[in-house]
Amino acid sequence: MTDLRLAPRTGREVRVRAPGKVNLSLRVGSRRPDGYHPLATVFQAVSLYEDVVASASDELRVSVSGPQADLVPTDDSNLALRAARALAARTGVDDGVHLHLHKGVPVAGGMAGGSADAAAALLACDAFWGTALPREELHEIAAELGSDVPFLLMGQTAVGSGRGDLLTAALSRGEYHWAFGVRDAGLSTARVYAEFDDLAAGHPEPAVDGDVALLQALRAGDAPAVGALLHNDLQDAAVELAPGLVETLSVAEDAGALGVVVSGSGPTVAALARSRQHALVIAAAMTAAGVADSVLTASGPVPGARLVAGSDVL
Ligand SMILES: C[C@](O)(CO)[C@H](O)COP(=O)(O)OP(=O)(O)OC[C@H]1O[C@@H](n2ccc(N)nc2=O)[C@H](O)[C@@H]1O
Ligand SMILES: Nc1ncnc2c1ncn2[C@@H]1O[C@H](COP(=O)(O)OP(=O)(O)OP(=O)(O)O)[C@@H](O)[C@H]1O
Repeated sequence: MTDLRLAPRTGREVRVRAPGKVNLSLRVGSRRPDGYHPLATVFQAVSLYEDVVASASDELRVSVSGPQADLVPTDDSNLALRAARALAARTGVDDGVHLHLHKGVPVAGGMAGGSADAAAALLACDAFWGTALPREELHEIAAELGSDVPFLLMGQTAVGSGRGDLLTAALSRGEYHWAFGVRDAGLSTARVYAEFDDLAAGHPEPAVDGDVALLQALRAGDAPAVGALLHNDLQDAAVELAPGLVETLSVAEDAGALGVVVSGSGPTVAALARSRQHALVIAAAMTAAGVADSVLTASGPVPGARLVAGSDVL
């Protein structure tokens, strides 16, 4: 499919770029009556991007490009379309829009690519339709669309609580370099949380101050300390569902990673490197050992969903 980022423009367009994320720490309490789990998490936005282009259409429709485009639904379940509908319902807009998604974040990989599309679509439609909602209202709609969506609007580094949607910005110094081991067969987030419930009943509520040391390390720009403090309560559940992850984690560790962790609900493995060059070395080690279907490198933290220069904003 054509990459619309490179295609000549034919009419008014709004372009938005939104990042993926890694949970540097993810602590999960026991399931609440509403079906969600209480979280204490530290998010970092990373430089793998979803690019969303909004252009004129009589209806609401979506198209997708990128290496895993065929895994993404283009019906009403698409998170970008759901975001457009939610914004239209809130503001009373009944115009159409065509949203083209170019996906750079692994699909169903635990890096919140769909959530990034939703965050980007909210900003893109808000600019395209000229609804100019205040940031807090966009955040409210984002939280209704999914627990991770508010963070992809915000970006950088943040502490998440509630079901992951209540955010406080965190200070972070320096640049963190990552290698990611990606698998073609994704994991369903709901399935991983269900496996988490099965593995250990009766978890204590996550301690809100559980990540004091990690937050200190981030403030100090101490990458080795951050690496040592990477943590994911969903990791055992993801490994149970995708046992090959054990090998991916150990190959990345043997390549000298400062820390390795399954990203969010998995199955992407995130390895923190000493430098950009070292991230390439870890990625090459994962490829050579055949423990990932593909590899990516990126750095963080980076901003949340942003309009790209040159957009035709109303
Ligand atoms: C694993 C993480 O990526 C970590 O940031 C998120 O917790 C997942 O966030 P998300 O993909 O936006 O998830 P949602 O779309 O809100 O929920 C999908 C499903 O995941 C489970 N879910 C999600 C968030 C949460 N705090 N507890 C849950 O149990 C629920 O079964 C829910 O039905
Ligand atoms: N715009 C979208 N992009 C990707 N997947 C989408 C989208 N809309 C709906 N989906 C569906 O959602 C599923 C999860 O996609 P996504 O890539 O967001 O997973 P994820 O990164 O594991 O999510 P998270 O980290 O937030 O738990 C996909 O398998 C797909 O069926």
